[in-house]
This record gives sequence, C-alpha cells and structure tokens, in this order.
Amino acid sequence: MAWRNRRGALRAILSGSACVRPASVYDAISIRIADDLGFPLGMFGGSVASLAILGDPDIALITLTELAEQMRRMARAAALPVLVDADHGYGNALNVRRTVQELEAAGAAGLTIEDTLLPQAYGEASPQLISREEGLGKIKAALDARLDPSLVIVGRTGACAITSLDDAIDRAVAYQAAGVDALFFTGVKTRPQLDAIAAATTLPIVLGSPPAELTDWDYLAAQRVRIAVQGHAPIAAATEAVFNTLSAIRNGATPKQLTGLASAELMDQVTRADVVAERGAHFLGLKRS
Ligand SMILES: O=C([O-])CC(=O)C(=O)O
Ligand SMILES: [Mg+2]
Repeated sequence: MAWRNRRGALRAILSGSACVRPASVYDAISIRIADDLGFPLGMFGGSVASLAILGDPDIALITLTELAEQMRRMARAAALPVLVDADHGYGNALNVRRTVQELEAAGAAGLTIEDTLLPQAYGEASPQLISREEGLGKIKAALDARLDPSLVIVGRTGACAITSLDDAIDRAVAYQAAGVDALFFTGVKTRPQLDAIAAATTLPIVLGSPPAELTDWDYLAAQRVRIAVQGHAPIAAATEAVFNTLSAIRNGATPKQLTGLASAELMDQVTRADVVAERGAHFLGLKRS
C-alpha cells in the first residue's frame, strides 16, 4: 500500500545516519513544491495547521477533523512522507487513539504526541505539562491505536523548557520503554543538554527548531538527531507575498505591474498540468495542445 512506502521512507530516515532538515508543509501546493525540490520529509506543524486552516495562532483551537482533512489533501497531492504534529492528541488518552486512527487513514507517515497541557489552563500564563503518568498513558494509547505497524509514532516532550532536563529525560525514557519509534524534544538549548539526552536514550531523536548552537548537522547526526525541524518560514513567506501583492493591487497596480509572482511554468508544475493534460487526452478525448 502506498502509505506504507511513505512510512518506510520516514523509518529509513530514522534508522539512517544523517540529520535531515524537513520542509515545513501545510497545504497541497507547499507539499508539491517540497517534493519537487527533493526534500526527503515534510513536517506539518500544529502552528502552521492553525495558520493555514484558521488563520489563528498556535493555541489549540483547531479540531482533529480539520487537521486530518488538511493532511488528507496533502497526502493526495504528493507522495512526500509527512510527520504531523498532533499536539496533545486532541484530548485525553482515548482521544489520542482516535487522533492516531484519523491521521493514519489520512496518509500521515508519522505523528507526534506531546505532553504539553493543551489548551492552556485557566489562570496559567506559562505553558504547563501533564503528569509523566498521563503522558505515558497517551503514548501507550497512540501505539495501541495504530493499525499499520509502519506508521511512525513519536513521543514528544516539552519538559526541557517547562520543568527540567532531568524531567525531559525521565519522560523520554518512559516513552522509549513503551515502544515509540523516536523521541522529539523541544526547548533543548545547548550541546551539554543534547549530549545528556543522547546518552540516556537509544532511540532516534527529533529536535524542534534548535538554536544556533545546535545547527552543526554532523554533530547533531552524531548525537542520533535524525530530524531537525527548521521553523516554518514558508508560510511566513507566503503571507508576505500575498500581503505585498494585495497591497500593490489595492494601490492601483495592474496585473502586469505586479512582481514576485510564480511564473506560468511554476504554476503548471505545482498543478501537475502535464499529468492533467495527459489524463484529459486519455479519458476525456481532449487533444493535447
Ligand atoms: O512542529 C514544530 O515544528 C513545532 C511546533 O510544535 C509547531 O510548529 O506547532
Ligand atoms: Mg506544535
């Protein structure tokens, strides 16, 4: 089955020896561009899902149905494997099971479940974690829900930035023992922190948007970091482009005066115009121009 190939490709990254920098993807066009540019992996962040679908910041207003539908659209548009940020799994451990089922059916190659308390708690300005026990229950539920054993389940902890490095390691060791395929850490700031994490665990590591001190890919690879997320610049670039284009039009520019637009060739490429024309000829009796 085609999904299995994508999941196999993500597994090959995790079991390889290099540190991959995924493309931040969020819709059908962005995943096709990432695929055409030769990225080996797409990352569908919860923050960009919120932006692309709701135009909202990353505050857990998005629903599982909306996330899964967007993943389905991307999986249809390109075969690039996608690692989905499934946040806290959209509820408790039983909701996590449902989240895994929906994202698996939508064609995700893998997904991450994190231990951040979401949505934000009443009266708490700074992020909180759920307990280690509840986090572990969610991870076990995620593993239990998987029908295709090749679907990659990543246990993610934000403890480094919220509680402590020791807590992050403690949680990761528990997720590892439960059987996750990889460990995702956010908030790791220094080499000694990463060294300690790598020494205490054995699974492949995913790092969320690492700081400058952690951008030597060979060093990261040597610490078993297989995926280093690079933020989500493409949707910011797209927002700037739409803003500039609409500003110019609003200020009186004619279509010919606009700059920074995709060429006709690029638009044909992202819409797979050749393939569509081929199908039109085969199935609809259309003459190719
Ligand atoms: O997935 C990432 O790169 C970080 C994250 O949690 C998000 O953007 O929602
Ligand atoms: Mg997120």
